[in-house]
Amino acid sequence: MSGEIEFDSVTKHYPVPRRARRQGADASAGPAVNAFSATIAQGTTTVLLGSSGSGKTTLMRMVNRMVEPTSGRVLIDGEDVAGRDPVVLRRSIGYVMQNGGLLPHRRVIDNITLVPRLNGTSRADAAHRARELMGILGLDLALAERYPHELSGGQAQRVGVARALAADPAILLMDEPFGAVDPLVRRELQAETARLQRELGKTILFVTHDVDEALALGDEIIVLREGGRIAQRGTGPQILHHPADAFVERFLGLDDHIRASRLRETVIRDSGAGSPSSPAPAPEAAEVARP
Ligand SMILES: Nc1ncnc2c1ncn2[C@@H]1O[C@H](COP(=O)(O)OP(=O)(O)OP(=O)(O)O)[C@@H](O)[C@H]1O
Repeated sequence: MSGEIEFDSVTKHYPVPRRARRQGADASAGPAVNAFSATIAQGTTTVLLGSSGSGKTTLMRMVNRMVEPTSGRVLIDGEDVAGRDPVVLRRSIGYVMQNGGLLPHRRVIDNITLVPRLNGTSRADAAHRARELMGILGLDLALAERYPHELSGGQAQRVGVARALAADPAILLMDEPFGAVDPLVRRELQAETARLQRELGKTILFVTHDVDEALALGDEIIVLREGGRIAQRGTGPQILHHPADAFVERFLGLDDHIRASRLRETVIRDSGAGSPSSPAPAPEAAEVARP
């Protein structure tokens, strides 16, 4: 698997439970995602940026078949995921959740080695790789024997990332992975994610509603409106300098002129772009826009 993801006009209607309908819910309410199409290039970080309920998680979970589209297709390297065994597919794709998603009754080392072991990797090889990943993610090896509740929020998120990387997937799905940690640790984790991506060249699909995080990480950003409709797609500098409309401008906070010039100056300075119309920056240039 090399890791290109293609969303081909995917739509998702969640069923409205009968009880909710009886209580007045609108059964004809719009879909969670409506005819979304986008190709996510292999080896890049693409951020789905949108407010709560815009369909980000729904889109992400279509990639590993945790959500099935009502219509449309998701293809990985040209192959429709609908034809793949969901369990095998999920084990081949890294997935990092907001709370780390660690198994509470398993030690850190067992959490990280879980998927490689299920895939048939020997205990010794899996443990060796797990320790390597802990090192890469700046986790003290002594933590390997601890249980998740004995970790700080930042450590648990790092373990979550290590676990997602353990089976060496080409694709990493990251769903608001740093939402629950404090701003300082969050920025450290963002910088580490950017570094990892440069070193390992994974295709990362990253969900957030945090504009600064999107600018810090995304080679490309897809700004979503309600119903998973694309408001704008582009690099951070492109979106900052040429917001498509008033919705994008407001969502990014560009109607606040002080914030707008801070964001633009930081992105230009750190990308070395020099002018608003300069071409897209190198991926590392996006590591910059800090609050
Ligand atoms: N299992 C479900 N059953 C019914 N409706 C759902 C389900 N999951 C999501 N939805 C609805 O679909 C819409 C999109 O939800 P989704 O979780 O994809 O949005 P999101 O952008 O990830 O939001 P958040 O940032 O709050 O996580 C919302 O209106 C939500 O209520």
